[in-house]
Amino acid sequence: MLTWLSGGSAPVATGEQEETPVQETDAANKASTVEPLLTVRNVERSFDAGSQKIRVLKGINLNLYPQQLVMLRGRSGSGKTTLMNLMGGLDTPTEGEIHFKGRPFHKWDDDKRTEVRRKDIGFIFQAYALMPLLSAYENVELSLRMANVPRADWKSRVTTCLDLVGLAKRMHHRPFELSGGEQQRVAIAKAIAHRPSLLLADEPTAELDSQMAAQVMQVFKEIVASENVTICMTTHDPTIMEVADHVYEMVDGVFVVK
Ligand SMILES: Nc1ncnc2c1ncn2[C@@H]1O[C@H](COP(=O)(O)OP(=O)(O)OP(=O)(O)O)[C@@H](O)[C@H]1O
Repeated sequence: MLTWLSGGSAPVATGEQEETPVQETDAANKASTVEPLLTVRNVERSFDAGSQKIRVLKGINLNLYPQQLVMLRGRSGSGKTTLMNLMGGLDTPTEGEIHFKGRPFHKWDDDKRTEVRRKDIGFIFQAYALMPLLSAYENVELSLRMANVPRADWKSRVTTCLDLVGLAKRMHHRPFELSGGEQQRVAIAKAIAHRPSLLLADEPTAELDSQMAAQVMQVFKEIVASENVTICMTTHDPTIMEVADHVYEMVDGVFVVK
């Protein structure tokens, strides 16, 4: 077991309801002195399914602070991905407010949210998987193109990011020539290349064995420190949760304290 995995358990916290005191933790104490990067206030999300309305999120409150590693856990169907989509500006809530760096995502149209997303949010979602015909280098470079980063900066940034995830020597390999863990590390390099403040990762270790998952979590810990990024990820793996600054437990569209 790697040393970082043997640390104490991360606190499991409820959402920061206005009327409910936040569970005290070192991370929360530190965080209380700085502005949140993202706030979710009384958020609800319902979907129409024929004549029925499915209420998926039922009043979510959460703060993400700079340089935190935050995890969402919950059974399949509890609403984790729905919440991640809202936090990343891919969707808007039915009720409630979401502010990212003070910007009211809940009021903004898709074009405005897309602009922020391209520049300041990174995703490691299934839908944002690697391009199979492009090398690791080209995959990371693509994200800089998309974010309109000046071409002159591409080479050094791509190299830095692949180096950060330990794949500098494999940068010219295409995804099928890399292991699952290596592919996921390329996906991380791609997601952080444009220097986002927030990285959202939906089950980033689900397809990996425990050693590869540990490598990915090691990279996450390093980039939270060195890249000034906040990571919010979903996971079912209790071993991985031990390294979180904060764990939110979701049951049927609300946060609960375990
Ligand atoms: N666009 C949609 N239309 C209708 N129902 C939806 C839609 N998106 C999500 N849902 C429903 O919302 C519920 C929560 O889905 P969600 O994907 O957020 O769960 P999850 O906790 O991420 O699950 P998993 O761990 O399996 O990924 C599910 O019952 C799902 O069917």
